Order: sequence, then C-alpha cells, then structure tokens
Amino acid sequence: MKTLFDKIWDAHVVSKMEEGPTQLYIDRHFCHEVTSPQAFAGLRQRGLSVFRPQQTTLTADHNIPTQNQNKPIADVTSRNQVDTLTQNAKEFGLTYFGLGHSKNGIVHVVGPENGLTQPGMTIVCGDSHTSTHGAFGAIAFGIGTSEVEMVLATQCVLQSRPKTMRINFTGKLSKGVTAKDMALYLISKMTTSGATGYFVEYAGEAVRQLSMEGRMTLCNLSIEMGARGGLIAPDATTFEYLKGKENAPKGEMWKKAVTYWKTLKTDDGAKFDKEISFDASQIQPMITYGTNPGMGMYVEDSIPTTSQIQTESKASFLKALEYMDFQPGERLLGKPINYVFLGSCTNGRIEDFRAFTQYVKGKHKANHVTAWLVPGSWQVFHQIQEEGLDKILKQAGFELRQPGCSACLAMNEDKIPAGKYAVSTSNRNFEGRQGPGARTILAGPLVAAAAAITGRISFPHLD
Ligand SMILES: CC(C)[C@H](C(=O)O)[C@@H](O)C(=O)O
Ligand code: SF4
Repeated sequence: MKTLFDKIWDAHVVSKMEEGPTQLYIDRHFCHEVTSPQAFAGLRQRGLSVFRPQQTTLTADHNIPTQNQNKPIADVTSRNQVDTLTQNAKEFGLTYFGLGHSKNGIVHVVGPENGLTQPGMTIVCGDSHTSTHGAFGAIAFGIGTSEVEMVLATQCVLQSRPKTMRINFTGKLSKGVTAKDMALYLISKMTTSGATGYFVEYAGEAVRQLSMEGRMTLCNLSIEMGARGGLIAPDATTFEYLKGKENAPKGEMWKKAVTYWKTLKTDDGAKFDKEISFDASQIQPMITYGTNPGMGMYVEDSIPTTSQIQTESKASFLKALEYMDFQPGERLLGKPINYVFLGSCTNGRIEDFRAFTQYVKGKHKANHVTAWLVPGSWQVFHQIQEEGLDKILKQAGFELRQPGCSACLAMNEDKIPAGKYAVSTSNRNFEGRQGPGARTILAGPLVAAAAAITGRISFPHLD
C-alpha cells in the first residue's frame, strides 16, 4: 500500500545512496531569468550541454515590465537578466517563451496551460512556488541554482525523501469562499513552519470540488507553511483540463496516459507520517494582517490581542503590527487601502479574473484606489478578451496590464510606495516584498475586488 507521493517518487529513483540522498529523475524542468544565469554559466565553464533539452522550458517573468513590453526594458538590471536568459536559450537550444512570445507568462502559469505539467511527473524549477504544479498529481518542488545546473547537465537531482502528510478538507466550501481563502486559513492554522520537512497531499470533498485553477492556488501556497511541496491526486477535472492542451498526449497515447493517471492515487490504508483534517464549511473569506502568510484571519475577525500570542512569538507579532501600522485586537473591516493587485502565480489565472470581474460588474472602482490587474500569461490575457471580461472591467474603471510576476515581488517597476496598503492576491506579505516599506494584505480575488470597489477592507458579499 502506497501513498500517491510514494508511487511517483519510487518510479523516479535512479539510485539511492546508503544513508544519503536519492538521485531522482526529473521529467520536466522550468527555468526563469532570476535563478538560472549562474547555472548556465556553470555549464559553459565546464563545456557541457543540456542533457535533455526537450524536457526544459524557459520563460521570462520576474523582471519584465507590465506595460510597453514591445519597448526595450528600461531598467538595466532587469534588461540584463532577461537578455541573459534569451542568450542562454539560444546557445543551449531550448524552448523559450521570451518577452513578446505568445506563450510568455509566469512559469507556474504557462507550464500547466501548455500541457507541459502532467500527472505522475517529477517537475522542478529554481523557484519555491513550483509546488503549484502538484495540483496535477505531480511531485513538483523548487530547487536552488546549483541544482538547476545539475538538472540541466544530468536531468537528475539529489534529494532526501521528505516525510508525507495528508491534509483532508471535509465538507464543502461556502459560496464566495475561494481556494485562496482555504490556503490562507490552512497556513494560519499550521503556521509558516507547520509542514516543514513534509510533502503534503491534499484530499477530501472540498479539494475534489476545486477547479484546476483552485487546486493550483492551494498547492502554490504549500511552501508558505514550510512544506517541500503539495499535490492532489488527478481525477476527471484534471483530465478534462489537460485534454487537447498543446503538449498533452494525443490519440492512443492519450488513452494510455489516462489509464496510467487513474492509478495515481493513495491506496486505501496507506500510511502517512502525519494526517490532519479541517472542516471546509467553517472557512470564511480571509485576509492577512501581518508580515508572513501565516498571520491570517477572517475578514470580519479582529487581529489577536497580545495576550493571545505565545510569549516566544510576541516580539515578532508586535514588530509585524508596527510595520503594518495596525494595533493588536484591531478589526480591519472598513480600513482604507490604497492599492489592489490581482495577479501572480497564485491568483493570475482565468478563474481569478472571472471572479474579480463578476464582482465588480456594474460597480465602479473607488477613486483613491490604484488597481493593477496583471494576467499570469498572455493566454490568460487573450482569454479575458475573448470572454469580454476586459470590457466589463473597463466599464468598472479598471485596466488590464501585460503579464508577468509584477507587484508580487516588485522586481520590475510595479512597486507599491512606502507606507501604502495593498490588498494583494499574491502569496507573500514579507516586509518590503511589494516595494520598500509597502504594506501587503494578502487575500483572494473576491476580497481584492471588494477592496477595489469600496476602497476599504470589505467582506465580499455576493448578490
Ligand atoms: C525569484 C525566485 C527565486 C523566488 C522564489 O523562489 O520563490 C520568487 O519567485 C518568489 O516568489 O519569491
Ligand atoms: S508570481 Fe510571485 S510567487 Fe509566483 S513566481 Fe513570480 S514572484 Fe514568485
């Protein structure tokens, strides 16, 4: 009896060193401009080529502007980063979704939407949110730059086997509660280190009912509770999403693949190192009030009082509140905000834009709010147009920007000014994450939409 994780892991072991790490075969390798330059430089120095170029895909996402992408990148550092990636793609003969390419976008958005991410695979990228791809029933995890070089050269990586944890979400999510609320709720319960050393499988009725987009949002945030990654057993929803996607198997191969994919689930009675359950029907729309993703609460709740915080955490709790300029015990409902960011590999997919648009339809953006709506990829951008969402958004006072990581980590011009509050659908609210001194309130697309309309932290009431 095996867990899903065990099945995929065991199928990819090349060799196992006694008392040492496992040499794991990697099916798919994604690279972006931030964590790959030294890896390619290393190959060059050693006179090596990329071992399996067909299994490697490059995209530019972190440093790209979200306006005027047809013009040269103004910022010198960013331009160098992207130019280096372009050069490496050319020199090593790799598939590259560069700036201006119709498939360009955030690595964790373009992999799945092009069918490069598939059940049963091992997937790596020099990026912590590689966990996103686990939504398809894959072992997907972030690696460091020296490992990027190792994978480029050998298509293998050395890894010690993580422990396994299953997190069950029983019951159903209430209307207006999104996968992001589920994830923020989970991290608030688990803390940012509660899953350290584990690979998590998400299971239960509420997980089964999530769309692929929702599953990606949930798996994306696994890393924020310390997990090595998160995965969900593939099912009809997964197959439906993948069918017909460019790199998905076709014809007879498709049938064979689905037959195999159907075996990718945890056997009844298989043992996890740890197992926890949550009641999904209890979850309400969430926001964060502090400077790590574990400092979350229901939109309608109050920040804990100092006495509710454990002694050893008090200092960091107070430091976080000072940075945010919030008071212990304060209720945030009705608090004015300045910026709204819809996007990132957490919530930059079509479903997120549909949810946001549906909410703002027939309403108007608050005058004092600057809203950055950044699709996760050009495919998402075009789908927004095809579905006419852009017109509805325009009528409500919103404009779409061009795809990229954008204000999620502000490596481009999209920086939230110091002291300003941003309700952001991204995944990290660290100090300075969205710009020096910027104050981030993480939320799902509906809470972000409600904030954009009212200009305040608001409960996203649906009609
Ligand atoms: C730049 C990259 C290494 C980083 C990551 O690994 O996650 C980034 O994507 C982030 O979200 O902080
Ligand atoms: S969108 Fe944000 S979290 Fe995702 S890869 Fe880009 S910077 Fe990292």
